[in-house]
Amino acid sequence: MQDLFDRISGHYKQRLPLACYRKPGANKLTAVFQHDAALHTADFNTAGFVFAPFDGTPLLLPYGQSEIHAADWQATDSDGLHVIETTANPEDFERLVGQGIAAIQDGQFQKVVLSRKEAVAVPDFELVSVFQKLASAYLSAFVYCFYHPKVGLWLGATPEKLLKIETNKFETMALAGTQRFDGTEHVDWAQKEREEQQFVTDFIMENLENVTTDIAFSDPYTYRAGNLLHLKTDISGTLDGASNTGRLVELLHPTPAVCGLPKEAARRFILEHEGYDRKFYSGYLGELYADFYSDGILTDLYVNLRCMEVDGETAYLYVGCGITRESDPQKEFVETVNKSMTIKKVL
Ligand SMILES: C=C(O[C@@H]1C=C(C(=O)O)C=C[C@H]1O)C(=O)O
Repeated sequence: MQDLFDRISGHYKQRLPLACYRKPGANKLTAVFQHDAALHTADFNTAGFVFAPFDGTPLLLPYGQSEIHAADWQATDSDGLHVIETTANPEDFERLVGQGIAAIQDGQFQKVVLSRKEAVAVPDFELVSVFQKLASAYLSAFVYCFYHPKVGLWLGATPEKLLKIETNKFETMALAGTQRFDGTEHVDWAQKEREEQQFVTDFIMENLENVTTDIAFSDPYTYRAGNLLHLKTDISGTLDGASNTGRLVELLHPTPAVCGLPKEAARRFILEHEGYDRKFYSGYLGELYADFYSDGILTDLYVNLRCMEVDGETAYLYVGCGITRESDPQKEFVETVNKSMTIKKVL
């Protein structure tokens, strides 16, 4: 494990592109070290580690131009971690949420996911140490760090799978609705959260209907992600012969878990009103056509949530929440503060 960490530090110091990740529940780390500093885009024909923004062209560290390393991984003690205070001012975000609710009442869309960015000073930031803390604190998340000299440094611990494809079988999930974890997963969900999550399930089912030969889904259930609980529906099925990975990603991303419904109207509202660039927050990332662990070819992609961008001595945390007709701007701000704790715990 230490060899891999040294390699990450060395590659990062040389300002060369890299990705390192630990899959949910796994005791193994995988790292992709690109040989040179070229910026590649993903065309969905080439295998590699994909890193896609919310809006724009996905990037790729092509496996053919990288070295892949794997190492056994063990968690370190994460009990002593304490969360730093929030300094964010609620006013701007609450105003934005108010605008979102007004647009819903005006019939422009049914749901929109609105977000904000919060700066935290990290004078002593150390990449490997923060990555190891993140991986240890969130065993059931997809934990990653990604660096490209032309893009910057990103880290995250996301609870949300976008898409897994193994030969012609796929898995995805509808994840939405949030409350704080207070010692029990046996909690009640209000109608607002149930509806917000149902929007996501319905969207996925409708979009995949025409590209799958069978599709199954679970009942929504409570799912813990660190200090938070969400509502989750597991969705899986078989792809028809004519469908391909690129088409499926295009159908799913961005789901109403990070954008809204209908997708296009919500996307436009976000781009026009949020007032900042989400960059890679609420984009997706992961393995595209990896064949280094199984006999088959595996695509395993996650939504980039509970993440930060590190620029020098500042970490920018990105957090958002789903807005529906019943939303209360003050409660939504508190929800973003709760979500920011995931990352604040390791800084
Ligand atoms: C948008 C985020 O999370 C998403 C929004 C949720 C919600 O609105 O309740 C819950 C889980 C995620 O799908 C985020 O973490 O920034």
